[in-house]
Amino acid sequence: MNRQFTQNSSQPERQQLRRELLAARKQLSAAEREQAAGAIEERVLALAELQQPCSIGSYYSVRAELPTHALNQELQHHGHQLALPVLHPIVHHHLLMLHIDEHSEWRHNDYGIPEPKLQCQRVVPLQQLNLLLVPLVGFDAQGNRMGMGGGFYDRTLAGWRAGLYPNLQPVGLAYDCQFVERLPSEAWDVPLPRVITPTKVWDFRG
Ligand SMILES: Nc1nc2c(c(=O)[nH]1)N(C=O)[C@@H](CNc1ccc(C(=O)N[C@@H](CCC(=O)O)C(=O)O)cc1)CN2
Ligand SMILES: Nc1ncnc2c1ncn2[C@@H]1O[C@H](COP(=O)(O)OP(=O)(O)OP(=O)(O)O)[C@@H](O)[C@H]1O
Repeated sequence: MNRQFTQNSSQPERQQLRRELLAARKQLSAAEREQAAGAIEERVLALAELQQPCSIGSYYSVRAELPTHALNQELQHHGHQLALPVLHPIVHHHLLMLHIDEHSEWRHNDYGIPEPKLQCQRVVPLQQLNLLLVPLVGFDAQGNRMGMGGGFYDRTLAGWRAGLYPNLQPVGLAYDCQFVERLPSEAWDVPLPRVITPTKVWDFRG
């Protein structure tokens, strides 16, 4: 896919592009997904930041998303602390990151995504995370990202852009088919500094 979009495009146009990108992702076979997940796992584990024990925010992949289950397990086996997103019960459209381990209890959130049950002592402040693996629906040649449309990661990344989490490195994970030359960009969109696909580590930091 190689299309040009104007800045501040309309919401219907954004929605249409989101649908197209979701459809492209859905067409991948089980074997292609597995292969992509394996290639990405290797690239993530090779990141310079992960050569010492880290605190990592990941996500629990669902449906046609880039699978993260094996990667999440591998990260734990390598001695990293793992946290997963929980929808904030009070502050609408915000995320909390919760430390998970073999004692974690699980529930399904409003989107049908498994998340650890909220226990305040397990909340990992974003200031304490070193790496945040970010799910996405599409990304472009500038690192702009499009997600599921809830603005959850936009809000999380807004704090990062403002310098609130100096030790945090966001990294998007994506299939190659999620790349578009240019995404419509909105004021609240925070470009990702890096995106990892099965074939490439995109580094937008200049
Ligand atoms: N695995 C995973 N966990 C995640 C996210 C994600 O993208 N992936 N999120 C990232 O923000 C947050 C949850 N945000 C979400 C926002 C919307 C929908 C969703 O399914 N919305 C529509 C369908 C959209 C469509 O098909 O066009 C729905 O409710 O049916 C899912 C998750 C936190 N956890
Ligand atoms: N930092 C922010 N503060 C307030 N509202 C925001 C912020 N970021 C995004 N939003 C709101 O969230 C809504 C969803 O934004 P958008 O469609 O870009 O989500 P997305 O990036 O696809 O989703 P997600 O970040 O959950 O993956 C927008 O209507 C926008 O107004």
